[in-house]
Amino acid sequence: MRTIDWIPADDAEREPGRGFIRLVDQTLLPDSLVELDIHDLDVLVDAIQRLAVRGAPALGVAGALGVALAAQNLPADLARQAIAELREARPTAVNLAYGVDTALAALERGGALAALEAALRVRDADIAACVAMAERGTDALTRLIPDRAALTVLTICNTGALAAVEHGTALGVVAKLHRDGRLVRAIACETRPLLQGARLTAWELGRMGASYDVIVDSAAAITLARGGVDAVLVGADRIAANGDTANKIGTFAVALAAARAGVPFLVVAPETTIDPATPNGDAIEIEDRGGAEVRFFRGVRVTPPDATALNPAFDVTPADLITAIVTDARVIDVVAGDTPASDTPAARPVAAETTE
Ligand SMILES: CSC[C@@H](O)[C@@H](O)C(=O)COP(=O)(O)O
Repeated sequence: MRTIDWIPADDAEREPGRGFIRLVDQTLLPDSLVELDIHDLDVLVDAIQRLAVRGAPALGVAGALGVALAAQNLPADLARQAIAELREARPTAVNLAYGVDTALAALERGGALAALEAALRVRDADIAACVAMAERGTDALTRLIPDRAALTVLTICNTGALAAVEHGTALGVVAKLHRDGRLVRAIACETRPLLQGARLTAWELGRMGASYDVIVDSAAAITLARGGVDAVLVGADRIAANGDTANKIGTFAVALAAARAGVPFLVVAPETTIDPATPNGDAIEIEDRGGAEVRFFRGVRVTPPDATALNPAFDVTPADLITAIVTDARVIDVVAGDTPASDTPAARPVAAETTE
């Protein structure tokens, strides 16, 4: 099963390119595994904003497939407006804009079918990128921690198959460690307020048969300080040219604790998450999701009725707290002074190429 995919319509042979988006509704996990069929762009935008589909790579694919959907269903002027709204549906993960821009460029060059072909290349490139990151990530861990045959790793949010099309980024590395018999235990931060760690990462770790514990986010520091963790593996929503990395709120605190404990801190993300146009973390827009997600827990108010709350959905980990950034194309040794911009330029992803 893929987290998000394009399903050709029954009459696609008569009308090539017709179809719809199918995605797992992540708001219902871990209790129910339900797929949504999406035929309208406004339904897709709503799914993105309520985190039915989430995680930077999956958002990139959603953006690209959304352009294909708009191109087949809407007249050109309405499609343009709907695509602009799709691009802005969530601001922090650069992958959403990348996916939209890639399919939109193809649409403008070659029409609706070209947009769909480009979107499917974004999807396929994401799957291939996750496989490559799992290889590079496990190799990097072997290099960084040569004296440990098997590892206990700590992670935050959900960076597994649910955050991509298949496999995942940081959790894809954890899955490969597990397959290779090199995972002692995974420790998943619960990830307040929407519990991507407790709900989604724990669900994925359980399905793969890995040993794991969920901890409250504020237990990460003592867990690292006590010496029970060999490495921290996290994903990214946007990596600036200097290596500063935006990821789920709480990541910065984990990085500080990892640095204090001398534990390697690895960011695992596809090249498409690197934004060369963003010079540093100060230039990254942080999504503000409003106070209700903090004041209420699954519909139950947990604060005084008149309490106000702050709810930044992401934070920025400065590059100096990052040991390495593992992408599908390279390992950037940030601790040695390399940055995404200064390191050997990687080939841009296959999906950006045209078929023309
Ligand atoms: C491989 S997913 C990388 C990031 O997108 C992930 O760590 C994250 O922060 C997701 O946030 P979310 O708000 O659930 O979309």
